[in-house]
Amino acid sequence: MAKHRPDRDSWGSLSDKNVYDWSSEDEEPDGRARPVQVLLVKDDHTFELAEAALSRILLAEKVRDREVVAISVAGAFRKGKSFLMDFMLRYMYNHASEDWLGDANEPLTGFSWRGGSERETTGIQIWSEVFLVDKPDGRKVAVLLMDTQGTFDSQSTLRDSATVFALSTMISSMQVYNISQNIQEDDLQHLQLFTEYGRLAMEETFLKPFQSMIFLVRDWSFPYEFPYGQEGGMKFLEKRLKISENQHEELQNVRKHIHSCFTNISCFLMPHPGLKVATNPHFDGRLKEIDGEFTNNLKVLVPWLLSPRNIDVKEINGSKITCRGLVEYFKVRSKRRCSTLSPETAAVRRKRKSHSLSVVAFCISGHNKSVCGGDRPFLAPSELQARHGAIREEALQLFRGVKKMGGEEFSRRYLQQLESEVDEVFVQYIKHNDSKNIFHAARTPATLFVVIFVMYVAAGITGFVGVDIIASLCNMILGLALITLCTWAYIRYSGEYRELGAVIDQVAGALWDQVNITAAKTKLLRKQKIKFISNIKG
Ligand SMILES: Nc1nc2c(ncn2[C@@H]2O[C@H](COP(=O)(O)OP(=O)(O)OP(=O)(O)O)[C@@H](O)[C@H]2O)c(=O)[nH]1
Ligand SMILES: [Mg+2]
Repeated sequence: MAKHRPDRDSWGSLSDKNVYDWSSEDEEPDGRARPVQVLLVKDDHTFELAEAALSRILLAEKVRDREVVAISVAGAFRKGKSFLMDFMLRYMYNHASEDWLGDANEPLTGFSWRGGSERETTGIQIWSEVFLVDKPDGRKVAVLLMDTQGTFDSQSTLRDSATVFALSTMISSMQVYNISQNIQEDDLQHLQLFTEYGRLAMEETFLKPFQSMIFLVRDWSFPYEFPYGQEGGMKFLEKRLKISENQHEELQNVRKHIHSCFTNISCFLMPHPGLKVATNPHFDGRLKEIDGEFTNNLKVLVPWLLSPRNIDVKEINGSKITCRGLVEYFKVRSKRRCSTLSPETAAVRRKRKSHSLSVVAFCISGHNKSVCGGDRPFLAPSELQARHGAIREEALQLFRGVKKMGGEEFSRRYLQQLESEVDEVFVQYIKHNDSKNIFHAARTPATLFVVIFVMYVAAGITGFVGVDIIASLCNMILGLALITLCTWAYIRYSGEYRELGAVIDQVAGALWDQVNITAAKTKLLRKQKIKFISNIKG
């Protein structure tokens, strides 16, 4: 058992409470290893990184230039995370011996754990002693153990939970996701949400953003379906994370997301530790009170996680990092996390909206600068179409290049929405471009003049041949067209009654188009007629 660790009281927590509050500013009271709070969650739900404490542990001379393995346990509160961590500590201290679990009467000490319904661990704590381990290839690596605040306790907001989970996932090279009894869909959804926030805060990389994710199912009660341990766990996990065609899209997305986030995903099924562990308020962690089945599996689980050949060195963008690197990384991550993390849907929506606006804005500025926006002269419609195509592609490329929220499926839908927004911009620019066409601008008065002229001639001819009714009708239309023309001219001059002006433009435009279509049809018919006659002749 650890030589330097303090004794526990009957609850199994550290008997010296000052130890728990130890921070960098205080001198380490007695040189004994202990949990150190490195991320504090304050009463106003803000976070603070205890930089000095972190530096003191990770920049100690014997470890600072060693590659680091960071192992963290995260998951819902009151599910035995710290309890498990303390067995990991035991293994690290006693791993040389076969019987690392130690004496059956020895209380469990280390990270603070206890029974009861209220949360115990807050923020992120690390063990003050960093262990040096020889990997099978001869490298000596530093192993850091991290305990985290449980998610969804009654005093934390969703943001608090997401911050701690996301941060511990980013910092660690091996994240143990501690789950009770079964892997439920909400466990997967929470993992998706938290890792999504972690992923968004990270630099763009082609590699998967996180390393190892170990689903640890506690109190597994169906060993007859999937046996305890890693093999049963892997089969069970495979079943839970399977993606199939007939699955609902939402279920598929969660699974795809999880697969896309972690380099290694594994699972271990742990039996229930027995009623004394779960319900006896005086239980202090001694092995003799824990069910044999649990300790047997513990003997498999902990070496499986921590044996020198199984531990993964922390990598950032594919490069292994040292304790020194991890301190810097922790600082950067926690600053970003603490200031920007906010899993509320409204914030996500705001982010999407602003992103969408920036893509549309890019499109608009592209048009203004080089196509037909602002004072730029009229552009041939075919040329406008081609230039818009290029700008559209560039703008959408901008979207594709930026990290998106909600996974692939969501991004695809969002892209479609964005495409239609960009196309709307195009329609506006077609109108804007058309308005610069002098002939287009003169379309309404030209149409009205033609109507007036035609009616004048028709009225003259019909009056001359004596069809007075038709002549009067033509005169009436002529008068109406004249009034419309004057009204239109007034509206254009004064800028008043613009709605009426738009109606006049619309009617004149429809008439113009009708005449054009009729003319085009007539032309086509004539062409077909000529072709037909030449075919007959031929
Ligand atoms: N049912 C059950 N109880 C366990 C197990 N392991 C530990 N416990 C008990 O769960 C209680 C809480 O243990 P902790 O280790 O403090 O739990 P935690 O998840 O760290 O809790 P927070 O720090 O509040 O998030 C203690 O009474 C333990 O005895 C387990 O595998 N199953
Ligand atoms: Mg705890």
